Amino acid sequence: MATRTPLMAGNWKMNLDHLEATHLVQKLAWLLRDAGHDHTAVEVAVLPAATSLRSVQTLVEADDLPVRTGGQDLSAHDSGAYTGEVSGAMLARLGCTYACVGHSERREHHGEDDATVAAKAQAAHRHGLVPIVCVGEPLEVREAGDHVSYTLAQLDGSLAGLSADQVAATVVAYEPVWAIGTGRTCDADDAQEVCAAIRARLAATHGDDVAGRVRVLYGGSVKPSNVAGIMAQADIDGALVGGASLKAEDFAGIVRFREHPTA
Ligand SMILES: O=C[C@H](O)COP(=O)(O)O
Repeated sequence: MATRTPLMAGNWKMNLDHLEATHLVQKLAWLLRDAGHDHTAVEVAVLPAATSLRSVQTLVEADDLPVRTGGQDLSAHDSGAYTGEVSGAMLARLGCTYACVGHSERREHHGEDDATVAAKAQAAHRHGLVPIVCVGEPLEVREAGDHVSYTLAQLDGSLAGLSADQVAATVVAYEPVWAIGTGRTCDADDAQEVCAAIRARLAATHGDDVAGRVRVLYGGSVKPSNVAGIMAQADIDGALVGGASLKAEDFAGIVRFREHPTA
């Protein structure tokens, strides 16, 4: 069975200017170092706003901080007349490892459909970035009991056109929309149900080896007090964290999930 290194990714969304962002990443790194954090055991990444990426990356490189960086989005195009967009090449040039694509806030507020998300995931791979592909159902779908089929359809559409090797090198984030920023966490068992279904679908479409290598994250109101139960699930390999990643102590507590009781 593949060994998957847990990934804790902090999505800072449209928060923090570049000075605040550098302060936060520095504080996070100090807290993790003080705690003797082994970054090979749990990988840590932050996704700052595009305006902060350069400053954060410069600090990470200069101080050799145990934190990787990524964009919150990227263009499906490589360059050209696409005002306001940031290309994969630009993110790669900044030293980013990751690019989040298909976050529900992009899907909702910017009309991104699965085809757009797939094009962005392809663009990420073209530039050597690891896409964090977000999927997950809104509340009415969950209440109707259709959350698994809905999420798997999003998964299929969002990974369309990727080779098996590219899928294996993709991170999938299951984020039930109703749990994002609401304080309403999906029960660990319920999150596991969908994450297991995601892995089973990847096995069916790309084989057991690929499915065993893909890291599947859970996202939605993750905090230090609930992370251990989430991480105890067999098919959950990390978390995509919003609000709690804006506080260095909380995000460091999430990274150190093994120190918390699971119940
Ligand atoms: O990208 C992160 C998710 O949207 C989760 O956000 P949250 O932790 O604030 O619920």
